[in-house]
Amino acid sequence: MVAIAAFSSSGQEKPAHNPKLGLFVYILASAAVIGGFLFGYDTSVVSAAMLYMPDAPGLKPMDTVWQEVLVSISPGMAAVGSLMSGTSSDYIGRRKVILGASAIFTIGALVCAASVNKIMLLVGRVLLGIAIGFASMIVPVYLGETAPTHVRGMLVSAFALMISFGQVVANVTGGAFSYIDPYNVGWRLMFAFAAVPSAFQFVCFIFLPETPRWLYENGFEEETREVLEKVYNGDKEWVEYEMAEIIAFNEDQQKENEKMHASGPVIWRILKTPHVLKACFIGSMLQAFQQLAGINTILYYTADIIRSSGISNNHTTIWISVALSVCNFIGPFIPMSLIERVGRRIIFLFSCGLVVLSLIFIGVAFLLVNHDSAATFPGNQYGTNFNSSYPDAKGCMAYTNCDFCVTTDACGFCHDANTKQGYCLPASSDNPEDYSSTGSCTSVNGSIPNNFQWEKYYCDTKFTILPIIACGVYLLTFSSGFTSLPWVLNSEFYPMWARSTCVSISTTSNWVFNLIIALTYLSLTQVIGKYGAFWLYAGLTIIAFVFILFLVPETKGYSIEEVEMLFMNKKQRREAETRRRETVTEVRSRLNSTVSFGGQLQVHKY
Ligand SMILES: O[C@H]1[C@H](O)[C@@H](O)[C@H](O)[C@@H](O)[C@H]1O
Repeated sequence: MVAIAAFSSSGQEKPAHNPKLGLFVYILASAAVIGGFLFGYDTSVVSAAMLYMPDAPGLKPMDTVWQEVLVSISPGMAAVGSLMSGTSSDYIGRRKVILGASAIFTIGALVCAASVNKIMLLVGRVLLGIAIGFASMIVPVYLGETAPTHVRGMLVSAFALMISFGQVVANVTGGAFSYIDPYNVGWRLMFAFAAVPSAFQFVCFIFLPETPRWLYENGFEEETREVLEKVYNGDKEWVEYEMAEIIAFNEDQQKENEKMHASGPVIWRILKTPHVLKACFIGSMLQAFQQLAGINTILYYTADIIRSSGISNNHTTIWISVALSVCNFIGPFIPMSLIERVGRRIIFLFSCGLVVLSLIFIGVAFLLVNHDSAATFPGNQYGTNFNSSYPDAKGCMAYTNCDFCVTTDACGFCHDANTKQGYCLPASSDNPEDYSSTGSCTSVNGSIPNNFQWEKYYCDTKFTILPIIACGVYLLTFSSGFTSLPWVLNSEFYPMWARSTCVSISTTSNWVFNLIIALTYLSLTQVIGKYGAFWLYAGLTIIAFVFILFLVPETKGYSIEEVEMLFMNKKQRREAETRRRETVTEVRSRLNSTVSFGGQLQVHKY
């Protein structure tokens, strides 16, 4: 970990008091974090909608490939959206990208809600994905560039809190709308609901300003000052200080560009600037580690985990999901309230350590379920009504217990209602939830003969409820730091010229790893078991802990212009400080400024 003495780019003393914030900052931040809400809502609501869409008129038949495409297309497009939004936010500004995102969110929600066939639904999900990608990249940048230093971490944490809130609300609306003719109307209402906050955000951002940093960088000096006046609630000392920081930093960057003969794409410059490259690598790894800790397997597969504890009613499943997502929502209040007092690193390390423990706990819970689940009969006892030439029959028969059996999509467990032991049989292709395709649980005139019982998802064990409890604990620990810190740190790590590109790279890393984990989870559980999958995530999170411990600097208290220095080595830092000092002198003389009241730099317009 590196630590540097506090200094400022402008060489000017920071005002000793914290600025008193006015309503404006809170309105601005509240409007911006709606982007987090929409991110959380639109990634989650599809799980509840998916319980009904496959049987909805107009969308039938919807096979599993269609279902998987409709679910994963949005995270996939989010990766594309976040990559695209970096460059565009440099050209057109941060505010316009937020406006674009909220417009696309609104259109996407309405297209999904009005879908008359699968293609239209797919188009709607693509639009939502692009908007999610835009929002996930731009909102932290917008807040990072606009928020006063002493509340910056808190406001970006509020973005993460709103992601979790969006996920809770998606579950609640999913539950509520599932009572209103769910196959015809309910699932449409679930999508349509999100059009309201997105339209509201659009209207707000018609009136809200661009970030002061982007304005100055693009030659709008007067407007920069106006925005700072509003953000700092007219506190002259702070406005002048921030203005001087922005000017000096900007000048310093220009000098540096000239020295490096910097031209061409920003990405090229990032590759040639070691400390920025290092920051971008660390930022992207933090986002990757967040996903490698398995958060979205728990969130996306909540319904499966609940079902595997024997709950088969859709409504009950949705309401238990609500309870779990509330655990995910409580945690982010911790970083939000403590981040400016105890700093980023402690919260991050604390949460990361607890996540390792809870992942181990989930693994243990699944292992206990596995060991306590009934054994299967040996292959030679499968009886004469079993035909091993049926598709998947041999594969299912190879499983040694109920848990391994029901974890595989193609198989189910068939047992005598009075004894625990049973057969692992291939599920019927027409009616997988009720019958096997061959063997003792085949349908005979619409029922299963001889007191046999068919379980597609569930094994009766002493520990069946334990994974649900373990998931609740995991969500609490994850959301008390891991949810927020990658977003907060990425909004702070980079200098202005590289910020949007680096944030867009790190956000894309988040989405790409999100997809990798989501798409590999089921196969992973089949190869190493559910417990193996969670222990693997625990192992990766231990690596994350060490990574944070040694490579992530504390950014609390530094202005956004100062943070990049934390990634420099001593020599680079000394050079940068000297250069900045020279710049300050130049800026001062050019601005014809003098140190006036209270040692404060007066900046005149030029
Ligand atoms: O920070 C968020 C949050 O933790 C969400 O719950 C999760 O779905 C996202 O993937 C993650 O980036």
